[in-house]
Amino acid sequence: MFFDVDITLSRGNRQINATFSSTAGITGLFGPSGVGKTSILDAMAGLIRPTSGHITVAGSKLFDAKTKLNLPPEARSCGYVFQDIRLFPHRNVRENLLFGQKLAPVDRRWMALEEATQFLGIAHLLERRPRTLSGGEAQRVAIGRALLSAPRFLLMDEPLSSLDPARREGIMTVIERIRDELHLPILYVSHDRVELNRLADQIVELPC
Ligand SMILES: Nc1ncnc2c1ncn2[C@@H]1O[C@H](COP(=O)(O)OP(=O)(O)OP(=O)(O)O)[C@@H](O)[C@H]1O
Repeated sequence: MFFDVDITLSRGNRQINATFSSTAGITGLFGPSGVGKTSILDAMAGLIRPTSGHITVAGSKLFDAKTKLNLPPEARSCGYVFQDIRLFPHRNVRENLLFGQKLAPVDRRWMALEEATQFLGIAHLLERRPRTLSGGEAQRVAIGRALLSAPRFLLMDEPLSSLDPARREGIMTVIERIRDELHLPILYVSHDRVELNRLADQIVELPC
């Protein structure tokens, strides 16, 4: 089992429940705006503490309310790709990528900078600042930063939403290659059913 999740979250005056288990390479989290998709990813990453339940990824418990286990984000080995990309604007592409790598202890790293840049087709961008990149290029760099942090799984929050259709296709292919060649389990959030039908091997529909 890659993901085994049963949690309740409190956000403002809203309560959000998520219960799912999945062995799929890409697990899609689907639901309308405001249903709690980002909050669930934040809880998986350790940025929000659920009020109850458990989170297990690939057999490792990350959170368990009963035993008061709550691993901090840096101990969860998860790579997070955000909807709004969030590269450091004052650092060039190489420095943004190396920031990801520095998050990982040396003995746990499984991808070198050169491998990541080749895999993502961004080797020619290393000296550029984020503001000079297209949306698709910037999202590739953000994915590279996540891969270099030596994750055991990836969280992707609407990674195509800021891209035009032509760039979307390129990033979808990258995501499929991460699943098929790197064998990293991905929890992938979208409110677009067509996108999820293409990418996800299992779709979890969140109740409104
Ligand atoms: N920091 C916060 N304080 C209070 N309420 C919050 C906070 N963050 C999110 N919420 C509320 O929690 C609910 C879930 O928000 P969340 O961003 O997880 O939804 P979402 O499904 O990802 O939405 P979208 O598709 O629009 O990104 C919403 O009602 C939102 O207003």
